[in-house]
Amino acid sequence: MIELKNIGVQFSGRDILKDVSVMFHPGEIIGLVAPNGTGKSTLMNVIMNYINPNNGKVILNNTLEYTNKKNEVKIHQLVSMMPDQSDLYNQISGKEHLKIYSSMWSSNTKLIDYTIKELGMTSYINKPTGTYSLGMRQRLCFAMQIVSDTQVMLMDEVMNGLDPTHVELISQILVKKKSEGKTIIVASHLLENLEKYADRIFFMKNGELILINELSPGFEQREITTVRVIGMLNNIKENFTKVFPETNVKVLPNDITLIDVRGYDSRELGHIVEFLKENQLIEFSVGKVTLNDLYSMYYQEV
Ligand SMILES: Nc1ncnc2c1ncn2[C@@H]1O[C@H](COP(=O)(O)OP(=O)(O)OP(=O)(O)O)[C@@H](O)[C@H]1O
Repeated sequence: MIELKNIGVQFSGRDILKDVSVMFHPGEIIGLVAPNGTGKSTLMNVIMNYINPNNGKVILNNTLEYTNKKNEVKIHQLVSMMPDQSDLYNQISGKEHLKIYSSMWSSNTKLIDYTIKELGMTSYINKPTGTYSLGMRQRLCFAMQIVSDTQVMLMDEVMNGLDPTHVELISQILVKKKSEGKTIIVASHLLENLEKYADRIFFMKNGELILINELSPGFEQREITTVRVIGMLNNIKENFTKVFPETNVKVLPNDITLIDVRGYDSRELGHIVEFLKENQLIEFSVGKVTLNDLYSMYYQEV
């Protein structure tokens, strides 16, 4: 378990993290979402002690803190940050990288071959990394963290440059690692993907972490809460509110209209669908608000 207690970070007098207190537990995937330059990497750097916070502390497993070098070494055996592609050595092979990581963390060496296979890297893993494509390098970086096998794993933009098949593959591995009891913290802009596997997602704004379940109660539950309509013109919206005066409607900047149908039965839902059909609106879905919608609402971006 990892706890952030009253973490504050200021750069040039600006609050990047403001009194952040939060706990991350074993067996959960945490999603961090925010526009560029908000503070996701800063938060991870604080967890790694690469940045000294102006206030607050990081506590691992209730007792360990970054109070001296010896503790830092102990914490870094338990908490790792996914390497960056610029950390790779072009002259040596992917397999050498994996061996180095495995020995640095004294993890089970069987994980090396297992991970190579699992990530489909067999055909190129013995070649120098300088010959790898962007996606191959990214898979290697991910594999390096997987073989280090730490209790807590921090991943900044893990899906960077991956094709859809590998995004799916890595998502599945994340879920598997979670079921082994790992704490995985992922900063990502791939919202549709993140939504599929993250247990808790936080938006960051003005130095604060906001659990999205608090912005949108019921977000993490699987029930019908919303009808999402694409391209609903203003006159139709006005007409809709006349026909359904009790129904809450929210218009997002990205041309999506959200109709709140929490607690509606099938008959009431049917009336709404009927209305949409009569108005030639065919691009709609009945389900729940998406992470993209919430992002759009929260950050007011198109
Ligand atoms: N060492 C530093 N010194 C001064 N300012 C910094 C430093 N590190 C980060 N910042 C600033 O802090 C803010 C947050 O940066 P951070 O890298 O944490 O954002 P991010 O949310 O990870 O962005 P991205 O999505 O682009 O990766 C930015 O405005 C950045 O310029």
